[in-house]
Amino acid sequence: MPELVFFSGTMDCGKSTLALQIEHNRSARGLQGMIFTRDDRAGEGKLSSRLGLVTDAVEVEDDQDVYAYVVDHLSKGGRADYVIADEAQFLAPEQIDQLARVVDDLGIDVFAFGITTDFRSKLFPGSQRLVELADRVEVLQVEALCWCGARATHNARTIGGRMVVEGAQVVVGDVDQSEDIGYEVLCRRHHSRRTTAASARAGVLSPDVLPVDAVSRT
Ligand SMILES: Nc1ncnc2c1ncn2[C@@H]1O[C@H](COP(=O)(O)OP(=O)(O)O)[C@@H](O)[C@H]1O
Ligand SMILES: Cc1cn([C@H]2C[C@H](O)[C@@H](COP(=O)(O)O)O2)c(=O)[nH]c1=O
Repeated sequence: MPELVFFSGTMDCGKSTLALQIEHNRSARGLQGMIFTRDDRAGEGKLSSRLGLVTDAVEVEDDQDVYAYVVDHLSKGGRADYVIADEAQFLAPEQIDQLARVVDDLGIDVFAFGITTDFRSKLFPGSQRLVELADRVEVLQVEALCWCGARATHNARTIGGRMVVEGAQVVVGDVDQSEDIGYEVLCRRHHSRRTTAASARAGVLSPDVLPVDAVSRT
């Protein structure tokens, strides 16, 4: 049975790498995929991984009907044995419904990749719709880690290394503290305490950054 699968995780946990591996393994066996993306850091019409691999992709525009795009491609004699949609958190809920239609009406597997929550730990609308519709939600196996060593489950937006909680939901960027606006993956405790690696280093006297057993002794 064809499926809509949502591969989800924090930033920097290997989603795009897995998307490229799925593409590689299928195309190596003669299958032809259709790859969608939106606002990849590498630029328009690109699907890129931090491991250095990149491939061309169809850049999804506002209000674009991705179901109609696939049907149009097929009706012109093109092939689409599977569909990959990276940065799926940036797609509109209607576009996720259209991807589900690709599975149900065209019988094509759709593999969607994206972060579930934004820097405020609120669901992206596209990710919410994927959680609602996907046949399976797969959490990536490679754990991104918080600075404290715990599994990172949340995405923080940083300015100069400090976590911020105000701003637009969508700001394309990287987990790179050399940028003015950047991102950092954190465990829930440090996300809720707004303790990034930089603020932990700067605030050694803050109770927020003491180890749990030290806190319990105070
Ligand atoms: N220099 C490196 N050596 C080995 N692995 C790396 C290196 N740089 C990045 N990675 C791996 O790539 C992952 C990020 O992959 P990517 O597909 O770009 O993530 P995502 O799409 O989830 O943001 C990191 O979690 C790490 O496992
Ligand atoms: C948390 C968060 C992230 N973004 C942006 C930043 C990146 O451009 C992408 C995530 O890409 P990745 O391949 O998963 O690293 O999303 C955003 O716009 N808003 C946010 O709150």
